[in-house]
Amino acid sequence: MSQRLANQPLQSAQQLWAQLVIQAEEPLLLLLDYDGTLVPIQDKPDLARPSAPLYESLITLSKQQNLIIAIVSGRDIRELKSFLAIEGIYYVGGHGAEMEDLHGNRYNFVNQRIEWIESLAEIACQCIGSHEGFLLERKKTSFAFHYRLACPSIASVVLEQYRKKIQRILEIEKLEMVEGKKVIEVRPAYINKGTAVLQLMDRYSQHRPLYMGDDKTDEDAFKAIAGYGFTSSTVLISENPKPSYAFYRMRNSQEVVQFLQILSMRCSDGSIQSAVPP
Ligand SMILES: O=P(O)(O)OC[C@H]1O[C@H](O[C@H]2O[C@H](CO)[C@@H](O)[C@H](O)[C@H]2O)[C@H](O)[C@@H](O)[C@@H]1O
Repeated sequence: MSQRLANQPLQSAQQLWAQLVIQAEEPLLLLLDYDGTLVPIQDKPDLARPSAPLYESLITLSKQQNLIIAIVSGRDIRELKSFLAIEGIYYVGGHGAEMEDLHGNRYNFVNQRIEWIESLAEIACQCIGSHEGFLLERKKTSFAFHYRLACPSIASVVLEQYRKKIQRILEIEKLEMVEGKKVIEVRPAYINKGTAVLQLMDRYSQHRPLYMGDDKTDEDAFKAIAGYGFTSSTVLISENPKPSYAFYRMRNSQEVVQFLQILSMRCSDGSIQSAVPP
């Protein structure tokens, strides 16, 4: 399976809804990435807070019987829930390293020692020196080196050094480096969003998945879902077409929230029942 310059553009959230209604014969497993999908990208990770319409529509949707929601993020669940705490939905954190189910039970899929996070942080600090605009994020089982606010020419030199210096640790500790939106993330190589969504698809095998995501780490999920046979169940969030395993494309998180609002309105007026029967 290969990536394609893709993504059938959807003209609007209405259009995705229309596609769903036409295709839907099963209940829905709605898999949603957080940063860049549910909320727009911000200068700093702390600033990416959910909007009121997003919160309201997710709360409505979380109460629907024929709909399972999972937020699938590179952030830790604890942090994600400090932004967006909703009962009755799944949380997948750390790019798939941890999961919280509908009843609040937590599962961890990384049992190895993670001293390497501190080693990577030390190397990052050495490379940064006195330069400004860099930000280190130590998570439970992954490490993010952010450079969104750094001067681009300085960032390219600093990051080049960092990539070289961490190679040995990546090999010894069996880690994977993923280049995301103005961030270099490192996580255990066997953990990714694809493995997490496969678990959920197995658990909800009667449900049709719909995954929305905007970044490199979401490609693992797009690929896993397509490999499972749901070739048109994926939406890339991107202003412009780009190589992706996703089938559809929406432009931004505003359109995603509009789609969720439409879905929650249909749930409230009962029409979701005919679109997505039990
Ligand atoms: O899987 P996601 O939910 O999309 O999380 C991916 C990473 O998102 C965050 O970083 C990104 O968003 C920040 C806030 O908009 C932005 O400042 C940064 O440049 C982006 O890379 C988060 O900080 C990471 O931990 C997540 O892994």
